[in-house]
Amino acid sequence: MTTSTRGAKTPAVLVLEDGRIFRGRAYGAVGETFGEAVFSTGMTGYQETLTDPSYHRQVVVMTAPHVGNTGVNDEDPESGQIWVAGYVVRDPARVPSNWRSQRSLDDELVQQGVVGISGVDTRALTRHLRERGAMRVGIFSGEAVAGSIDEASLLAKVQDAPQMKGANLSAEVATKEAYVVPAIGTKKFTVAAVDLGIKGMTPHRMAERGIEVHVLPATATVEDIYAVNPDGVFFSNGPGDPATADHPVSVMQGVLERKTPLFGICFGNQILGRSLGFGTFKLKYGHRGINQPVQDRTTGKVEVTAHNHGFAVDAPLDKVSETPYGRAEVSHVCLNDQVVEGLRLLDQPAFSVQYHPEAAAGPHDAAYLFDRFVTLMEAERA
Ligand SMILES: NC(=O)CC[C@H](N)C(=O)O
Repeated sequence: MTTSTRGAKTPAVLVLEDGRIFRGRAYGAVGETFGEAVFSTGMTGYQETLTDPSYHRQVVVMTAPHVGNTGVNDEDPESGQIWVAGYVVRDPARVPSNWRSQRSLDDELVQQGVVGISGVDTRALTRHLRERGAMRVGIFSGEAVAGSIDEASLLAKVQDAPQMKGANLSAEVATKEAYVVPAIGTKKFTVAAVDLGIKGMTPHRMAERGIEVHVLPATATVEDIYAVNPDGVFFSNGPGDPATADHPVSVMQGVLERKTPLFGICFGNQILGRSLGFGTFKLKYGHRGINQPVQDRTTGKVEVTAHNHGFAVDAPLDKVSETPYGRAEVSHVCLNDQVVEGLRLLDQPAFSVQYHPEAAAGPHDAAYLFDRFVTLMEAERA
């Protein structure tokens, strides 16, 4: 149950699974919530972050100290709802100010029942997560935590919450029904896009390039994909642990067998990794934000990119690998920590990136990847 907090200085408490506690004030809805505590370094784009389905079951800590300044509008969401399980900010805007603003972020969180906390030393919290790693967290607000709190019982609830490792979540966020995003201008190609938690900007970036996108549910089969007669197949971003994504892996293998041009983003990159026989693993605290440096090893160029991933592919950086679908190599790498940020096959038209060329929010340096997908489809047609 959640109720509004506005105007009131409703107390709130954030409890990490290792016992560390931060006190603050309720922000958004009042109540309790649980998830994996992760931090995002984006200084703008909070609407896109909140509505990214890949954040399902995660409590997002904003490192930017001022959140909510530009309010909320109906144009920027990446999906039909806020997906984060909870929201942690330092200093929320008292008065949103932007020509596009339609209402305050506080109101939006209340309206969607999203429990948050403000007044938290988010720098200390982020440093803690960097040192100890992403972990489960609970936010508790309202009268229950107004006076002296029973820390042990709150901690027990946090430790009872489900872990992100082993979580299979795509079906909880993906569309149940297939739908079509029409090409903008002349239609050149048809793409079947498997929705594992797709962001709205992704089909839009394809539509801008003359692609008609058939977005299919996460449960789509190889037959469903080929029923739309696609020139290319796309696998989207999405929440959860890629080690659980056995169905999309077997479907992608069916696509690789047919050598159809293939592109994957984020979860889609991890699924390509698994389809090729590589493992995936959980990063200590992940990459989330819109300022991450990645090198495209095929050109040597460095791009500043948007990230949201807690897992990564375990593939060798320094050699070409033999896979059941021909030779594969790591095409992109994160310059902060050498994590695999992209894969490509050398003997058939398939590639993927771990980060977000759709750039919502974020810099547009990686937009060329959608053009590469188009080039692969053009080559196949020629
Ligand atoms: N944005 C995504 O697709 C995230 C993929 C996966 N859930 C991860 O955290 O790594």
